[in-house]
Amino acid sequence: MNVIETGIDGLLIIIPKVFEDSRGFFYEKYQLERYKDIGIESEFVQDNRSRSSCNVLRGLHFQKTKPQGKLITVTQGVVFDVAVDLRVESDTFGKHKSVILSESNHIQFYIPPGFAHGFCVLSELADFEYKCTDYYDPLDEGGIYWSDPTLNIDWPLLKPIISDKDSILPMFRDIFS
Ligand SMILES: Cc1cn([C@H]2C[C@H](O)[C@@H](COP(=O)(O)OP(=O)(O)O[C@H]3O[C@@H](C)C(=O)[C@@H](O)[C@H]3O)O2)c(=O)[nH]c1=O
Repeated sequence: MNVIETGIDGLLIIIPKVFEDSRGFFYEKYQLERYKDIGIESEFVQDNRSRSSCNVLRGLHFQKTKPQGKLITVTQGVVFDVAVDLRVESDTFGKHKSVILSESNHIQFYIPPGFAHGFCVLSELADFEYKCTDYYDPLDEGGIYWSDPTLNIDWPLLKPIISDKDSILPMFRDIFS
């Protein structure tokens, strides 16, 4: 397993050790001790899976008082995944990091609690799986509009398919001013 630091404290790109043979491949998607060793110490309490079609964009989402850390794996398709640092005391507050996650690169993204998160789908469809360090609470949901220019995210698409909920999210400065 290789771990790439992102320049944002705690935000990690993880490349699992993949064993390939004539049958296909195998890798450990999560292993408590090994992931603890790289700094992912929180307990995961919820596992989610979503499927999205090409051009779908979900995000940018966070929970206001019960922030969720997320360990993300894409098991089908290709996505452009983004995390925005919302930790006000952080040197990288407001900064983001993006990564391509796909069924063939097997890359995982660990987003610690305190980030907004979103992704868009670059393949015909994508299966998106993530472990969370806190429970989903619909009353605690927050979000930022995906193309907020303040964030300067270089999304690889112009007209994504988004939910009604995501289409009316506020701008970063409306939340943090
Ligand atoms: C996220 C979530 C949704 N739901 C329900 C609520 C709703 O009826 C339906 C779809 O919810 P959403 O539209 O919020 O799903 P989605 O847009 O996929 O939300 C997710 O987006 C990505 C970017 C994240 O980072 C996640 O934390 C989460 O916010 O599923 C749950 O029951 N549990 C959950 O944990």
